Amino acid sequence: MSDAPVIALTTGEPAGIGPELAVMLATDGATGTTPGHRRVAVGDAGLLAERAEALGRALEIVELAPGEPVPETRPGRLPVWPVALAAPSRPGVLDIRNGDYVLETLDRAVAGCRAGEAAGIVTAPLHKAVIREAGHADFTGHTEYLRDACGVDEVVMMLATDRALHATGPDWQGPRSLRVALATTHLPLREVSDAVTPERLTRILRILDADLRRWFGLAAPRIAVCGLNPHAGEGGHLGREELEVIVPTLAALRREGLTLDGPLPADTLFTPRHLAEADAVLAMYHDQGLPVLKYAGFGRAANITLGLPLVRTSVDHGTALDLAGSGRADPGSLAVAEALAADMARRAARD
Ligand SMILES: NC(=O)C1=CN([C@@H]2O[C@H](COP(=O)(O)OP(=O)(O)OC[C@H]3O[C@@H](n4cnc5c(N)ncnc54)[C@H](O)[C@@H]3O)[C@@H](O)[C@H]2O)C=CC1
Ligand SMILES: NCC(=O)COP(=O)(O)O
Repeated sequence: MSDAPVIALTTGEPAGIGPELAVMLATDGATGTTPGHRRVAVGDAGLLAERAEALGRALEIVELAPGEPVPETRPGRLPVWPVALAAPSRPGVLDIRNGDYVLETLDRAVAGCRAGEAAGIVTAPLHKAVIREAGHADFTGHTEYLRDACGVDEVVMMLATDRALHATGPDWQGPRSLRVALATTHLPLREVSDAVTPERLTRILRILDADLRRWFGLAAPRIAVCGLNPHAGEGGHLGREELEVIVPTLAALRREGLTLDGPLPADTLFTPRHLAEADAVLAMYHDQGLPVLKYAGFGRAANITLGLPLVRTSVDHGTALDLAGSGRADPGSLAVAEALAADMARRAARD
C-alpha cells in the first residue's frame, strides 16, 4: 500500500455541483491519476453513482469500511467513506432534510484526520442557508464549523490564486497572483465594524504570519493590510476604526517582528505596485477582498483555512445550483484545492 497522503474530499451540498465535480475529478485523465496523494470522497455512494451516470462517466464506486486502507487513486475509480443521505436529492433542488447529512460528511472527514486515516480535507461547496434552515441557526460556513470542531479560538480564511500557491519572491507579482486573507468572514456588513477589534486583528495577523511561513515557505511574510473605511478613514474624517483600532494594533505587531504595511486604502491596495511589495493582503471583510481575488483567478483559486490543527482547503466558488446536473460546472478550483491539500499534507509530514 502506498504511503501517499490520503485527502478526504467532502462532496458538499447534494443538490449542488459538489458531487458532480468529485465525479469529474475521479474520471478525468489528469486529476483521476494523482501519484502524489490518494483521494477518498465522503458522501452518499448512491448519489455519486447517480451523478456519474447522469454525466455519462464510467465510475466504479468503492465503499470503504472504517479503517480500511484507501487504495491508490486511478481514473474511473472513486473510494468513498459512505455517509447516507436523509432524503433523495435532485440537482438544483435544496432539501432541508439533507442539512445534517452535509455536516455529517464534515464530521466523518475530521474523524478520519484525527484517526490518522486522512492527512487533510478538501471540501466541495455546501449551502449555508439550507443548513441553517435545517436547524443549525448559528452555522455560517465550513471555516467556522471546522474551527469549532477542532476546538481552536480563531482561524483565518485565505484564498489564493493558483499562481500564488507556491510562488515566493520574484514570482510573486501582479494581479494574477494573489493571496487574500479576511479579518472577518461571514458577517452581515452592519456587524463588521464592531468585529474589527484589536484582539481579533492581533489573533488573525499572528495566524496569517505564522501560516504564511509554515505553508508557503516565506521567511518574513509581508502583509498589506486594508483599511476598513473609504480612503482608510481619511485621517478620521470618514471613520475612526483605522486610527483607534487598526493603526495601534499594527504598531504593536510590528514590535513583535511582523512585517505589515497599512492600513492602506483598499481601492488602491489591489494595484500591481502595492501587490508587488506584499506576500498577502488582509482585507477587513469578505466582499472587500474576495471580488478582487475572484476577478484575478476564479476557477483556479483555492480557499485555505489557516490556524487549524489539520489541513483544510476548499474551492473558490459555491454550490452553483443553476449549473447542478448540467455537467457544465468547472472542476478547476476543486482540482487546485485538492492538489494544495496534498502538498500541505506532505509538508506537514516532513516537518
Ligand atoms: N466553500 C463553500 O462551501 C462555499 C459555499 N458557498 C455557498 O454557495 C451558495 C451559493 O453561493 P453564490 O453566492 O450563489 O455563489 P456560487 O459560486 O455558487 O455561484 C456564483 C456564480 O458562479 C457560477 N459558478 C460557481 N461555481 C462554478 C463552477 N465551478 N463552474 C462554473 N461556474 C460556477 C455560478 O453558476 C453562478 O453564476 C451559498 O449558500 C454560499 O454560501 C459560497 C462560496 C464557498
Ligand atoms: N466565499 C468564501 C466562502 O464563503 C467560504 O466559506 P466556507 O469555506 O467557510 O464554507
